[in-house]
Amino acid sequence: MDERKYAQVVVERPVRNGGVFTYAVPPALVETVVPGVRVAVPLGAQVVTGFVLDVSADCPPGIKTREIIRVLEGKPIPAALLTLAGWLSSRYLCTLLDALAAVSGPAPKGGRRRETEWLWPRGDAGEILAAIEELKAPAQARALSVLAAQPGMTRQALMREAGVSASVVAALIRKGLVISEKVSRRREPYEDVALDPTPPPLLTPEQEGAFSEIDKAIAAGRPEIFFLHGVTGSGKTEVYLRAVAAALSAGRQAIVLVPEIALAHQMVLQFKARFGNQVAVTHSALVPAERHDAWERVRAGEAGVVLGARSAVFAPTARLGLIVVDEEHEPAYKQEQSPRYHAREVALARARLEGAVAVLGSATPALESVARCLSGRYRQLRLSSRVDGRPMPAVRVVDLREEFRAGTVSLFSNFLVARVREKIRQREQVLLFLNRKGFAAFVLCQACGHVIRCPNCDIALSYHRPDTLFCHYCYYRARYRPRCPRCGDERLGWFGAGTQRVEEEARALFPEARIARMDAETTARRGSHAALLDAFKRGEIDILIGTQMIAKGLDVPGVTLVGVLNADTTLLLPDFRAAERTFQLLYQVAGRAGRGPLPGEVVIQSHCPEHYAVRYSARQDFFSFARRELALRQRFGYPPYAALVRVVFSGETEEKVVREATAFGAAAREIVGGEEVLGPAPCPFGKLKGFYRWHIILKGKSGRAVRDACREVLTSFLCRRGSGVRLSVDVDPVSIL
Ligand SMILES: Nc1ncnc2c1ncn2[C@@H]1O[C@H](COP(=O)(O)OP(=O)(O)OP(=O)(O)O)[C@@H](O)[C@H]1O
Ligand SMILES: [Zn+2]
Ligand SMILES: [Zn+2]
Repeated sequence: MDERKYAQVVVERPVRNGGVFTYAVPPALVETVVPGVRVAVPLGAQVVTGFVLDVSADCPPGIKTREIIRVLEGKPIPAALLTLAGWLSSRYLCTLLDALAAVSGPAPKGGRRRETEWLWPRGDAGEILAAIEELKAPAQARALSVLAAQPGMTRQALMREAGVSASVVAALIRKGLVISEKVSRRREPYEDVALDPTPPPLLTPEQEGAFSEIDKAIAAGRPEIFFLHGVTGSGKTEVYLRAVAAALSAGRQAIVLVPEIALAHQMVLQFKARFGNQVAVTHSALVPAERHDAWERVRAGEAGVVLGARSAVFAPTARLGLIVVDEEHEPAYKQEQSPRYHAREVALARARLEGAVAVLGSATPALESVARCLSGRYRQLRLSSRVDGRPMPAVRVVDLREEFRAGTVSLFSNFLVARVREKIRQREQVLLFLNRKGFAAFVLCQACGHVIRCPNCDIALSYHRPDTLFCHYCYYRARYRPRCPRCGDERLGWFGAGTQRVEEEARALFPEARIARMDAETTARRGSHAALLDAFKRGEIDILIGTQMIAKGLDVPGVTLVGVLNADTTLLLPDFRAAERTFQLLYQVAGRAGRGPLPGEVVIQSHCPEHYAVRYSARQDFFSFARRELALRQRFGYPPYAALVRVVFSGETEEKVVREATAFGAAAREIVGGEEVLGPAPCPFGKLKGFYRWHIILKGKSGRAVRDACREVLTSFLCRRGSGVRLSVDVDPVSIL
């Protein structure tokens, strides 16, 4: 009898049939070849690596098997995550290999542990000043004075800020005026934050009610899904903290997901203060080797809590008891490369596989989640009021059409200017929000707020030179005329402004205020987002101007006024979620006001004040918004009443891209029965990095139906060789750009 073992191996090489082969396990490797390990195997004339999926005594009949060569370094992928990879590949139509790569976590040798160099000026302030004066070379003097103002810069930062070459810095070090310090950043970035183990606050009755339900499920080991729907400032974080503590005391581990770890500064501090070194933060600043270390702490059970962005959902916890998904509606949970998974969906699949409790939280739930609450799949827990009975902010909408007619050219309406002045006089803080997720090619009438939409899809039409308007979903086309079809104004078309212009205008309007701007540029240059936030929280800044970065999560009690300069840009995105995104943003940003003892107020400037997304966000009325939006989704056949798969074709020659997309569309129309095929149409970002992009949208009644249909088309359709056209598949796309 053949005692040999055989392993199913997915090879790391794109192979047509999915790339799973059977290999014999040589006797010497019987102990180490287990499911989830990486191995080297022969393939044709080459040696390739792969993952072992399964080991058994079954030898496939009639096939001559070759032997596994060796087992590679690294811990095997845990069984639960292997199963999850299988789920990922069928749910997101990606290769098993891509799915395995996602769940396998950082490779042990993925780059060296970081060593960063810091530079310090030598001596006290007087000595440094004297040295600057004595230096003959102006470039050296400039570099030293820049460093004196910001000690601890890296060499690159200093060169950039002072505008000097590497030799200038080297000369300063040689002269002993600058000290170079190598810092090994093996440590976790949050390791040395001052831990202030404040005792947990007494829960409010609503928090208590929500927590006790979660607590019961954890104690009973009952894998329920909870949806914590709490208004802004209602204390959702405290409920997560208690739930995590409950999981830990039940001897289980917890994963807490946030949309972007860099924007979750305040939350990280709270978790560190409560759980100390039991928390592993998977920060985007970590190099792979550091992430690997964090993963090992989790695997070994040293870290009971993992806090991180979407990829933390694959943390190798051995005893998972709880997964929390904060701000579950955030599009950042969607991975935009293969596997194009949504971390919320993965979290739910994983919780189900491992018998863990899931808690999803938001003040503005995704419409998909609303539908699941209604169907009973999620158990809803409500926090309907703010902590300490603080009132929700009062919101006033300013009609920009009237300002336009009155000839206002400023980004600030007269009303907003007056409110900001008043707050500055009272020494309160102001947040100014610029909704920049704009899309240049939209068409809006500045006089009446009219937007031209596709009659089939209800999507804002895009303008294309010289005189075309078209729909990015179904490719409906119409002639563009500068004359507004509603009010007859001749100036149809409008383009947004940047944060810099807002800052300039604000400085001119409010000269006595201390103003700071927070966007990608300023947070890259002046150190960190966190430092700016801390300064704002300490009251060192009167007016903070920012984009989407400041809209969420911010908890600064001194803010009593939030001004939204342009409510509408997200409304004009060619996306069926445009209204939802706008509502969420406005509601969330309004929620930053009045989180302290003083009540908050909000001013929203809009060209379409009668739009339901603007109106309901101004009333902070989520349920009315959801009802209205769900009705529209049902009418036009969008999620949660239908499922979408988007297939993008890209290549350097537009003609070929269109040809392949058209051929795919034809194949899809033949194969799919009840499903709808939209397009091909140009993607809203029709050209990215020199690649032309067109897409086709498959629409179906259920996710399974549309995925099956797409899978079938994909097995019969291959882009022509030599066409140079790439095809990528996005199941449940969150953005159609
Ligand atoms: N039980 C409590 N007693 C006193 N203060 C509390 C309590 N729970 C939470 N807080 C405080 O209330 C504020 C708001 O809480 P938190 O930031 O968790 O709100 P949230 O529901 O997450 O809001 P958002 O959705 O706007 O981010 C925080 O400053 C928090 O420390
Ligand atoms: Zn008009
Ligand atoms: Zn259309």
